[in-house]
Amino acid sequence: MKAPNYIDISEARKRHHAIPFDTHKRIQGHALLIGGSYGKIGAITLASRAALQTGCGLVTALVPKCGYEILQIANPEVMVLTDTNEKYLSEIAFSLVSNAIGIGPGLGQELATQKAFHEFLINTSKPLVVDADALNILAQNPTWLTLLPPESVLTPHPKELERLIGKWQSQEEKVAKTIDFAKHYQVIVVLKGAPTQIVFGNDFYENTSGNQALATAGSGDVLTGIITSLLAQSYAPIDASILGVYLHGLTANIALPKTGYQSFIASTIIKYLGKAFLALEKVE
Ligand SMILES: NC(=O)C1=CN([C@@H]2O[C@H](COP(=O)(O)OP(=O)(O)OC[C@H]3O[C@@H](n4cnc5c(N)ncnc54)[C@H](OP(=O)(O)O)[C@@H]3O)[C@@H](O)[C@H]2O)[C@@H](O)CC1
Ligand SMILES: Nc1ncnc2c1ncn2[C@@H]1O[C@H](COP(=O)(O)OP(=O)(O)O)[C@@H](O)[C@H]1O
Ligand SMILES: [Mg+2]
Repeated sequence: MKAPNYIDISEARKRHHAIPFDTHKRIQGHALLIGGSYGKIGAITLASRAALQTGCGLVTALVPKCGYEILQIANPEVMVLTDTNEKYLSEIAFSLVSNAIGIGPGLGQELATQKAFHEFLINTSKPLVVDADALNILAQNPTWLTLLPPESVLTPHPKELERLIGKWQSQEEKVAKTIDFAKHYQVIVVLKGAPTQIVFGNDFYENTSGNQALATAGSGDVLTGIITSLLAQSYAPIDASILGVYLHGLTANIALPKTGYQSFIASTIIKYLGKAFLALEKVE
């Protein structure tokens, strides 16, 4: 297996853009997060809050009806669009024009949601961030993978990856199969884990930030929000993936002396994003 390109602070800095003093919220980009279902509105709440705190100017969440009050109360800065269905999304259609879309956290896999996702893919041309149940729906309907816009970012954990590419016998085989998959569908695959690896074309990266504090519910949902926010801020999809994964891990490195492994939760990632950006921007 060829050696990975390690993602460290200098690689992250190369990709990071400063925010111009005369920007405004519309220039900062509008991220749309789609997902949530009854009992899993938390996933999309975390993703949308993470998107805001990663610097995009506007964030909208599209959720089933049961998510409306939860989101408006939990995240007053986030705008909310709702489906007609109470418990899960049955239609993924909207007139809103956003700069980037992340889909999947807490989405569920109801048949109506699957059909809505299919329709949405047919009508979408900009790169997406695809996570969680959106990946599981693709694994159940592999012919839909060809509908993914080129350079979409897929963020599977190991089981979600297995559902997409099948089992592997070794780490080498996992990476080789993922490279074939990513090339075939012209997508970026963020293989979440310890460590997280990123595959794009023949390029293979490995993250160096983060620790086991991240092994907590919702930490992947937060990553979806971070990468979607960076895409909305006009980062190229591969740069959004590399920078997003590095910042996400860095929050755990910075927080650890204060939180320990145990009390670090997904909201802590969001809380420490500011410190992670400051560490990146620090002149040494
Ligand atoms: N607060 C909320 O609203 C939250 C909502 N969430 C939402 O829930 C939905 C389901 O997502 P999910 O990831 O929990 O379930 P699923 O896709 O079935 O995967 C679990 C299977 O994978 C396996 N597995 C192997 N390796 C693994 C690894 N490294 N990391 C994780 N799993 C690993 C594992 O095997 P095990 O080792 O447990 O035997 C098990 O068999 C999704 O929409 C998500 O967004 C969550 O984000 C939580 C917070
Ligand atoms: N032991 C660990 N060390 C470093 N990062 C980890 C560890 N465990 C989990 N993570 C990170 O936490 C995130 C978990 O994502 P995911 O499994 O999708 O969680 P969820 O679906 O609950 O949001 C990934 O970014 C993964 O790399
Ligand atoms: Mg997940």
